[in-house]
Amino acid sequence: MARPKIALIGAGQIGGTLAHLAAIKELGDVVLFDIAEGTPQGKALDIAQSGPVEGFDANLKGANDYSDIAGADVCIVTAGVPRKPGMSRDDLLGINLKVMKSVGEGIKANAPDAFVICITNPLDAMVWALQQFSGLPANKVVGMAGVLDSARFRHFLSLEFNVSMRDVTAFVLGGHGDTMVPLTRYSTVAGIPLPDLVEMGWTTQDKLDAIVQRTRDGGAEIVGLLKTGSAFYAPAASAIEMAEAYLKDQKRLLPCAAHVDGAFGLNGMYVGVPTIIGAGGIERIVDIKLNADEQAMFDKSVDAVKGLVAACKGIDPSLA
Ligand SMILES: NC(=O)C1=CN([C@@H]2O[C@H](COP(=O)(O)OP(=O)(O)OC[C@H]3O[C@@H](n4cnc5c(N)ncnc54)[C@H](O)[C@@H]3O)[C@@H](O)[C@H]2O)C=CC1
Ligand SMILES: O=C([O-])CC(=O)C(=O)O
Repeated sequence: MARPKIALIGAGQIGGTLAHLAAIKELGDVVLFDIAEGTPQGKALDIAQSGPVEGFDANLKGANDYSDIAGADVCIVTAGVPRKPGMSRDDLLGINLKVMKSVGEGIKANAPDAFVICITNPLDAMVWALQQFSGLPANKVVGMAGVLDSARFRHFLSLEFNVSMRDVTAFVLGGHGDTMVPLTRYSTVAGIPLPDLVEMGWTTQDKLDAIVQRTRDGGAEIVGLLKTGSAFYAPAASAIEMAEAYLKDQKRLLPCAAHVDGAFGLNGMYVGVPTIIGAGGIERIVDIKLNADEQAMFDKSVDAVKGLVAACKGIDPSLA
């Protein structure tokens, strides 16, 4: 059986890391696409030359023409611009919306059957626009954010409790911005919910609140340290987890920016919710019960995403 084809649209920091991970995990053959000439070709060649050392079987190709992504099984989109210190993700909306238009048209013409994972920021609005521009079914177009935000939450919690990250589960829902919703009640250490751990005296509510805030600020913390761009290792690992769930029909339950129509009382919009990813793409949205506080935070985040979508429609009338 032929190997799956993975097209990476954008061969920058995340794109290159995605290519490396996809090859090492032998998820398939990789095409790195970018408008910058030489960058995707150089990264593809460099990673291919690590193959004999790593011992993986995967072909890697760099491309500047969309015809090279033809028939891709998975497209992961990082094309666009990252933020710099002092900027919010939302400041990228105008410039990255134009990029989503050309990427959406390229995917529509060349890889209409692909499972598409958008990473470009501001995430929830960009994945919505990408679905509109590409015209692909909504269950096949999804945004990566919740896996990353939950991984950050898990990392900070493992430091606080001094336990393995493997024993920490976490759920961060809502939009991928300052209003994201880390759900402490649905986050656990070895199955024990965080509020119970506070009651048990293993941590304090103040410390937990600080970890929640650090999670919300997780992207900005790294932007502040790197100064020239944003996080790329953990974002790439997170998107690879989603791609693998699709390619191997794993039925993983992962928080993703999915098209929600009915669940959570929402009426056809993209936002971070728990999903099941398998061979059918987004196979299910898991409509968990939120308490009044959680619902209020979720509603605020939904409103923020709606504002960004309205701004997209204002910029590009074809979206209205
Ligand atoms: N959803 C999430 O959780 C995260 C999202 N991001 C976002 O991901 C995006 C990419 O980040 P990086 O890889 O660090 O940026 P980067 O600047 O290293 O790479 C972006 C690449 O896109 C290319 N590009 C620009 N316009 C293009 C077009 N029209 N077609 C094809 N390629 C094009 C550029 O040449 C560049 O190589 C940014 O918008 C960033 O904010 C970053 C981290 C996490
Ligand atoms: O913070 C940024 O600009 C990049 C991003 O979305 C993240 O790392 O969560």
